[in-house]
Amino acid sequence: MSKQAAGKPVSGATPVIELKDLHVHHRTRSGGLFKPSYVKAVNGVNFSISRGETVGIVGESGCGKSTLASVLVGLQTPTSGEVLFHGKPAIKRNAAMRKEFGRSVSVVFQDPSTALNPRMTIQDILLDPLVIHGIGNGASRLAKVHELLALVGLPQSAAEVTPSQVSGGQRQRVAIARALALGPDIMVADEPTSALDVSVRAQVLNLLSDLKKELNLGMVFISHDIQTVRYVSDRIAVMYYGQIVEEGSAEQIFDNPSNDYTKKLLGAAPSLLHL
Ligand SMILES: Nc1ncnc2c1ncn2[C@@H]1O[C@H](COP(=O)(O)OP(=O)(O)OP(=O)(O)O)[C@@H](O)[C@H]1O
Repeated sequence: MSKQAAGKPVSGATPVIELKDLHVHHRTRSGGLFKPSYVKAVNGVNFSISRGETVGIVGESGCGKSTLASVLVGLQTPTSGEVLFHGKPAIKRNAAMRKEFGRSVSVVFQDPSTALNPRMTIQDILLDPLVIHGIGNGASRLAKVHELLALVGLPQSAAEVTPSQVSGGQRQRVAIARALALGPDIMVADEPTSALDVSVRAQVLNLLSDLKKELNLGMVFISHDIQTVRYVSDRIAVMYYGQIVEEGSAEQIFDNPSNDYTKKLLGAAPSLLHL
């Protein structure tokens, strides 16, 4: 893959989401009432994601990856900068755009144990987004649940049980199925394998990789582990103290890194998936 200019999509199509000169400052507790202090969690980031590509965001703890992810999925309003959704300004979106944004952009969090309601059956968890978005009716929704379970490699019998009755890897598959329920254009996966047992990490990564190809999904894959990021990503953005310090194809980042921090991450990288 050829070298990418920062923030440019692989395909050349209008990105689903584009961030321009994005800043997110969190207020900290250390500042007083009259002299507030802020941490610049995201500090001038340009980024884009299109259908069909996987962009990995890598950097050590505290560099701003999750804050960036929160903006991408609409959970965090930036301090300044632009968020474009299919080329249109999206920060102050109206109700129709909010609904379409919610359908188009989905998220998978690190820990499926906290991300899934423990009192609901897996069937109800997967029905939930369909009901909220008013998609289909009773029979077609149930058919969709069965389709989603098959898509993520879960047995149909999983529908009847609660998340605590399946394994950690299977729980993350449920979270992925829920994230696919509305047919998103983009899935943001924030450390999706970090909370899982080492033995199932590769399976979940392979699933994400297969789904991306099968559904032509755009995926933002966030991890502190550059080897894990390489495993699934076409393009990699390296984050350091709130900024993207290097971005390029996975090959370029691994074979010819130009930034000292990228080199340090590569030098410190453990073997693939810590296996
Ligand atoms: N709600 C918040 N209020 C105050 N500071 C915050 C808040 N959220 C994040 N931060 C700070 O912003 C910086 C970036 O945090 P963020 O969670 O985005 O980084 P990260 O790379 O995802 O790290 P980790 O992998 O540990 O979650 C950190 O210094 C963090 O302490």
